[in-house]
Amino acid sequence: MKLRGLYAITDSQLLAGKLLPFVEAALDGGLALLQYRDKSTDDARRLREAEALRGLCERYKAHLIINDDAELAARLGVGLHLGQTDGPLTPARALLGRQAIIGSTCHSQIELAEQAAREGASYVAFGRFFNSSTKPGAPTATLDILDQARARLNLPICVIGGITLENAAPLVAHGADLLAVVHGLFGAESPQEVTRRARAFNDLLSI
Ligand SMILES: Cc1ncc(COP(=O)(O)OP(=O)(O)O)c(N)n1
Ligand SMILES: Cc1ncsc1CCOP(=O)(O)O
Ligand SMILES: [Mg+2]
Repeated sequence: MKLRGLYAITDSQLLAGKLLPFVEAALDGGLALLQYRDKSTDDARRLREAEALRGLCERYKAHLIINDDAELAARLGVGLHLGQTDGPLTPARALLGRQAIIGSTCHSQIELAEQAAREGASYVAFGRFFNSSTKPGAPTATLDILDQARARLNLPICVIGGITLENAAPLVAHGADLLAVVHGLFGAESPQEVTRRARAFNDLLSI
């Protein structure tokens, strides 16, 4: 499976009261991956929302990824994204199976990416590249990590952190396959604008 395209990530505050219409608008514009990212402990709501998102993703032939929570990903039979403090990759791979998409946060460290590759990651994620209102304290990354990753790894490269239509082109030029975006996509005023932005992100990737 070739992982390349727009990778939309949900945010519970930004999408409060409009999660499904805004996600559907993004899917309409074209998503490779959708990540359900909800840092709350409301397990019942998380299950309900993730199930609804799985249904939408099936309709639009996109892959759903659950942030942080391997058990929820296993329960739904979908993918998983793990950060460096979210538990080890090897048991998650054993739990979810060989076909599951599992991503790993590697900040700006090629050693973390090489370890993730050895442990069976499906993609490696670097960032943040720009100021992010969603996660302002995330460690920073610069374009040279993408050059290193291209030279040393044979895995899809995901970039994240403050990405917008205005600043994404250099990331693509340096080898990014997946543009992971929260605010630059879902910060739009209307579902129509979300769809327009999603299409424009995909245009950037199809050069
Ligand atoms: C695609 C993608 N890349 C990086 C992250 C960040 O993961 P993590 O460092 O575990 O931080 P949280 O998102 O859990 O706050 C991500 N979620 N997705
Ligand atoms: C989860 C995460 N990890 C690093 S930056 C970030 C937030 C991405 O959101 P935005 O696209 O709004 O900066
Ligand atoms: Mg995490």
